[in-house]
This record gives sequence, C-alpha cells and structure tokens, in this order.
Amino acid sequence: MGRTSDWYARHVGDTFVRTSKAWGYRARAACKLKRLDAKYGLMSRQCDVLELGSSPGGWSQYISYERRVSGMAWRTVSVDTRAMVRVRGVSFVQGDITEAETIAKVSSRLPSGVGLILSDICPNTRCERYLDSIATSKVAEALLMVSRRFLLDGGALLHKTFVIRAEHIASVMERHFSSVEVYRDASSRSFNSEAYLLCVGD
Ligand SMILES: C[S@@+](CC[C@H](N)C(=O)[O-])C[C@H]1O[C@@H](n2cnc3c(N)ncnc32)[C@H](O)[C@@H]1O
Repeated sequence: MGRTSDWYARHVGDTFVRTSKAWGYRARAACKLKRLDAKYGLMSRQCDVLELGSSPGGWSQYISYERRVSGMAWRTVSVDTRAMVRVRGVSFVQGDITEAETIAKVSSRLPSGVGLILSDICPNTRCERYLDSIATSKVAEALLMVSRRFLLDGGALLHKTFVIRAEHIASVMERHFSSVEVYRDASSRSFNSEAYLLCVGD
C-alpha cells in the first residue's frame, strides 16, 4: 500500500473521524477538544475565549455549540492564517498571531482580555528534528506573548504541542503560570503524537 492509501485507510477507520462526521464537525480535532473539555471543564469557565489556529473550524463549532446550549453570551474570537468559513457566534480574524497587525485586530474585539485561550496551532513541521523543535518553540513563545497580552488573572491557556517537546515547553510555562499539566490524548495518532498543556495562572 502506498503512503496516500495508507493515510486514507487510517483516516476512514479512525473513530474520531467517524464521530466528527456524524456530529457535523469540520475536523476530527473537535472530538479532541470535547475530550479535553470533559476532563478540564473548559467550557464551564464563565469568560470570553480566544481560539488560536482555528481553521477549518472544528474547535470553533464545538465552542459555539457548547456556549449556545448553556445559554452563555460570552464572546469567542478565533484566529488563523488560513481563511475559515463562518461559524455562528464566532468572530474570526485572519492573520498570523506572531504579527502585530493580528494582535491589534484581536485587541479591538477583546479589549478587556479573556479567561481562556485555546491553541491548536500547528507549525509547518518538516520531520526534521532541529527545525521542528525551533518551530514548536516559536509557537510556545508566541503563546506566552499572547497570554501576557490577553489572559486575565486566574485564566487558562490550553496549548497543543508534540509529545517530544511537551516536557521542555512545560518547564518554560511553569515559570509563567501557577500550574501546568501535560496531557496526552488517546486520540492522537501515534505518528504525530500530540500532547496538550493546560497552563493556569494565579
Ligand atoms: C491543526 S490546524 C487547526 C484545526 C482546528 N482547531 C479545527 O478544529 O478545525 C492548525 C492551524 O494552525 C494554523 N496556524 C499555524 N501557524 C499559525 C500562526 N502563526 N498564526 C495563526 N494560525 C496559525 C494553521 O493555519 C492551521 O489551520
């Protein structure tokens, strides 16, 4: 079997792909967020949300749905370098979170900050250990900068990274947050094994 058919067989056989399709989510990532929400009660936080790396919109759909069923009128602003088809109740900013122009656009929509930042940002990795490690560290740096700018006291940052980098990034985050927990989701496919860091401030 070639690489493409290999990927296809894995993809259609994946429970999270089937579940996300059944629920009408644009990406299987929505099922991962649902699992993280069940573990950490993310959506029960009474606050505005800043979502980073949102396209094609699976997480945005999940956030939008959860907020609507709970009747909460909190704002959600989502950011991605790539375009995203509109999601009800979500304000989308197209831009790079490392750029001042994007930060200014987010600021104008969330002038008072947020209680929760959710990042599913995935840098363009090249399966080259040194370059990938630089790319994931750059994302972590950008998230720290965004957290300093937008996260309110007691707020939380959920950050997706790769298992191989998780402990190092956690040790950096521990200098800036009062608690940092590393979680490896069972839905992560082994070849790109992802980990999530939940960083909570004072
Ligand atoms: C795994 S995808 C996100 C999937 C999304 N959470 C969903 O549920 O549909 C990662 C996204 O991160 C975005 N991204 C990567 N670097 C970025 C950056 N510097 N600023 C904003 N978005 C970025 C990519 O364009 C990509 O759409």
